[in-house]
Amino acid sequence: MPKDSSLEAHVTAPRSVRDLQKYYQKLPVEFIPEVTPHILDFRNINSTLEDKDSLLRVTDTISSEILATVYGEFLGEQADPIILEPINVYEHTSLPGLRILPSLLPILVQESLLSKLLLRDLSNQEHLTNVHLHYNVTYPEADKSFFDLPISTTFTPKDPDVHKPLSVVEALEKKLRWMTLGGQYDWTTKEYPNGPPVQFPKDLRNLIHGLFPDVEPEAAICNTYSPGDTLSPHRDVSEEADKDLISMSIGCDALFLISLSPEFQDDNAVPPTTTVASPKPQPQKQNKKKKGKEPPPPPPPLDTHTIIIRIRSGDAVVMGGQSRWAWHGVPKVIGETCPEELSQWPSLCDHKTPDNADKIDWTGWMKRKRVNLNIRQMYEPSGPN
Ligand SMILES: O=C(O)CCC(=O)C(=O)O
Ligand SMILES: [Fe+2]
Repeated sequence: MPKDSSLEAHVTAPRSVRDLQKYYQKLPVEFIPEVTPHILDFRNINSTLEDKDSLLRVTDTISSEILATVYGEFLGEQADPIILEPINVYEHTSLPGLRILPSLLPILVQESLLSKLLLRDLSNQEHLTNVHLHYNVTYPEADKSFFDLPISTTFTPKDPDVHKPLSVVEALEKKLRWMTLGGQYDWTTKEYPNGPPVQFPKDLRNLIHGLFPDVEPEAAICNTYSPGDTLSPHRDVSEEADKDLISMSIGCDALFLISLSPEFQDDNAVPPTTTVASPKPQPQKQNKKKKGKEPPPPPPPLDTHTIIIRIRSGDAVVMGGQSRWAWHGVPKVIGETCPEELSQWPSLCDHKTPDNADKIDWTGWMKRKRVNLNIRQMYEPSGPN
């Protein structure tokens, strides 16, 4: 679906999308079950799929052979071959071109991807982060990561009148929100800089291209979230190529809101009798008071081009076709949902001994985090215009 000239990077989302974002951002986690009929949750879709009027369909699969080859190469020869079930690709009538691949990445791949991103790529000085905007970042020595830096490490502010020095604990625990790989996207100008992009990490390129051969990964944003963090509704419109945008998530669950831009709404694409965008609504439970908290008001209605998906660790979302330019955001990250197998990460770090008493024990950092890798192709194969 070619990019429309009306797709401006600085335009704000429509009111309806902002209202939904605000509602789910404010919704206390304990009330999520009460609004479940509005949320597409792939752990509860079996009855939906059996329904002939369902808006959700399996439209494709990735074969076990492809998965085994791609993951085998990514994990290296030392890994035992992994036996894998084919992965279903789901599409939803309300958002043509959106593909959802629940549990695409096995835990071993998720763990290895985390380590490559956060222990290796974060230490590469070519990969900028939001922390670089305001601080002079102190780097670990070669082959070490930020998780190895001594507890006394601080980053000095670029403008001491505006920011205080930032400790490495504050930086990794809370402040770090994104890192850019490949083409270094500038969040202020919302542009990719001119000139040759930074080389995209080869093993990550092969993983992504192996699973999604139509896309040549040239740039990625690695987002890190803690519960309470959000990503406001936006469209990713800075790329010249209209290739699919691929998003992979690891760690805590999140609610992901996606709504087709009005320019791309073709009402013939949705059966005219359909008014519900998500799984069939079930009888709404009476909102009981929980732990003294006031029950929330009912959620704003979803129009026929908007869905909210509960994204879990290992899931991938691919925005292609008309959905490539859809409004999307993350109103909520749900704490205490990180898979047990990842919750100790980065347990690889050396443990405290009398010789490294200044070292921080980061075991369990991941338990409190969601990491999202958002991959883009910037240019058509002919290169930049
Ligand atoms: O975290 C997510 O699921 C979405 C991230 C995103 O939309 C972006 O980086 O542009
Ligand atoms: Fe995005």
